[in-house]
Amino acid sequence: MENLIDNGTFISQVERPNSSLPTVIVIGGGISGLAAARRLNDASFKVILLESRDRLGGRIHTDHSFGYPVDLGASWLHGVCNENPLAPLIRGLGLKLYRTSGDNSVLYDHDLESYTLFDKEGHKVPQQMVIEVGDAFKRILDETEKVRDEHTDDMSVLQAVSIVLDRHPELRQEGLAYEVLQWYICRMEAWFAADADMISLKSWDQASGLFDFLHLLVLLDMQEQVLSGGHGLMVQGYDPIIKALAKDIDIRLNHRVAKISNGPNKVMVTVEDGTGFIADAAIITVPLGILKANLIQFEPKLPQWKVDAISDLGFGSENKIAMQFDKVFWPDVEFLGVVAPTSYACGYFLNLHKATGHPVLVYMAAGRFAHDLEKLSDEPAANFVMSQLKKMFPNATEPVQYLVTRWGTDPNSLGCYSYDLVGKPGDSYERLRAPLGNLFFGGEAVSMEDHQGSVHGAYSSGIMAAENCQTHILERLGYFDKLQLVPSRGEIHDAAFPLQISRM
Ligand SMILES: Cc1cc2nc3c(=O)[nH]c(=O)nc-3n(C[C@H](O)[C@H](O)[C@H](O)COP(=O)(O)OP(=O)(O)OC[C@H]3O[C@@H](n4cnc5c(N)ncnc54)[C@H](O)[C@@H]3O)c2cc1C
Repeated sequence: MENLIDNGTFISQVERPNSSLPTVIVIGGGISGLAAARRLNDASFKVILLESRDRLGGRIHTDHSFGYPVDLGASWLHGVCNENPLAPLIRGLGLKLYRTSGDNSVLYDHDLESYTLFDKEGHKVPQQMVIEVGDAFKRILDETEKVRDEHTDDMSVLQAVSIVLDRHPELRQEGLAYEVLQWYICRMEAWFAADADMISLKSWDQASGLFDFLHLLVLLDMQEQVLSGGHGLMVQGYDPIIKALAKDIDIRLNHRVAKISNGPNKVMVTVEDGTGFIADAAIITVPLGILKANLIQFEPKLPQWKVDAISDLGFGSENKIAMQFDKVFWPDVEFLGVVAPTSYACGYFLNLHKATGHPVLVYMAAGRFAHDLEKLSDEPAANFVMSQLKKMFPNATEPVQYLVTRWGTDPNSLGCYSYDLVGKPGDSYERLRAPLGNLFFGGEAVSMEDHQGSVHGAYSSGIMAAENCQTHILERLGYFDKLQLVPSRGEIHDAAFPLQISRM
């Protein structure tokens, strides 16, 4: 440790890893940062991971206060197949998945027969209507593709839907069926964590769109581009993966990064209390919300193209209210939904009892509604959810305990996941992902083409950033002449891993 003056700012202490090995600072202890740190650590780099919270996992947060695991952030694995980059880890740890749907489309991440919809008066919506409106919704989305082809200017998905309904009055729904259509739109909005009037028609199903809702839904014949295997809930929560990745990494919790100075040969990262860390390179995996809010100062300033990339993407909100009851009073289905005249007013509950055997319902809200829900304190939020539940089940008992998330205002996330804003260039993710000197960018918002917004996408982006960083450092420091490299592709538990980098 030493003291120094950095550009006029007093840095209280500087930690310079005492290492002859290449050194990397990873910023953010979510799945992306942990994947990057793990990869570099296993490749014999000296790694320090700085995390602002007092826990690891970021938007993966498995809570145990009910006495068993409940995921308050991510809970599904999308793409239950061997090609999923998380598959080796899940298999290696022996984690159980409860498959909610074998369908690869996002709309049907739960099989239709596994959920039950109610109207606001608590009457069950006939299942036949749910299926018919679902089919109509698919056709509407198909038709929006034609609208896009006809227009050079971008528009919102909602505008495109309204054009389609003008052209095809037979797809319009009336009365209760209209409310079911709104429910489908509500479910779709959850995938972008944003309302349909905010989502770009141009980009939403393009290669750089968030988890490719329409790739999955409409372009089902192009399934080779997306992971197959449907969707599964992580029965023990995502937490064991976080713990496994974090093993033996030098992790500093409660270290909120305030400044990153990118020098020609070194990077200096300064945390809130003034402590500085110096390394050969840094990998930044903080959520897009943090970058958007300029909570980290960059020295030199980020170039305009990077600033534009950050502002060209939206960062939406989704919140969960998990409720533990003393006994189950709801039907044995996976999903319980309330339909309404607007998607804003629709709602749904995940029945965790089905997957885990525990009497827990998780209410989920996305987009503007999620923002509005965050304005309520815990008790009114829980009361609101209970009022929804009581519409369906007038005899619902009060919860024993509940947990309320506020991902949108949490200073460590400031949102949930990213989406393409209307009218912005479609290459925002690529620009966001591009390295800057000794800085590398991972994280959910800069993940591989078709996996934004997912845990496995964030994991892949961390691995990618680590690989790019590794190559950069080794080339810059001339280590390629001195080191024997084993090819770096491969999963953590594959035979090819860990990388063997040995000095000659
Ligand atoms: C409610 C919700 C439900 C979701 N559901 C699913 C799902 O079912 N399936 C799925 O695949 N995906 C889901 N996701 C998305 C998934 O959780 C994310 O894509 C993924 O976890 C992001 O990982 P990450 O490492 O990129 O970011 P994060 O997990 O956000 O990690 C970034 C880390 O950076 C830290 N940090 C922030 N600022 C600083 C700073 N200044 N200094 C140091 N550290 C800092 C944060 O505390 C955080 O730990 C969901 C997300 C949410 C919020």
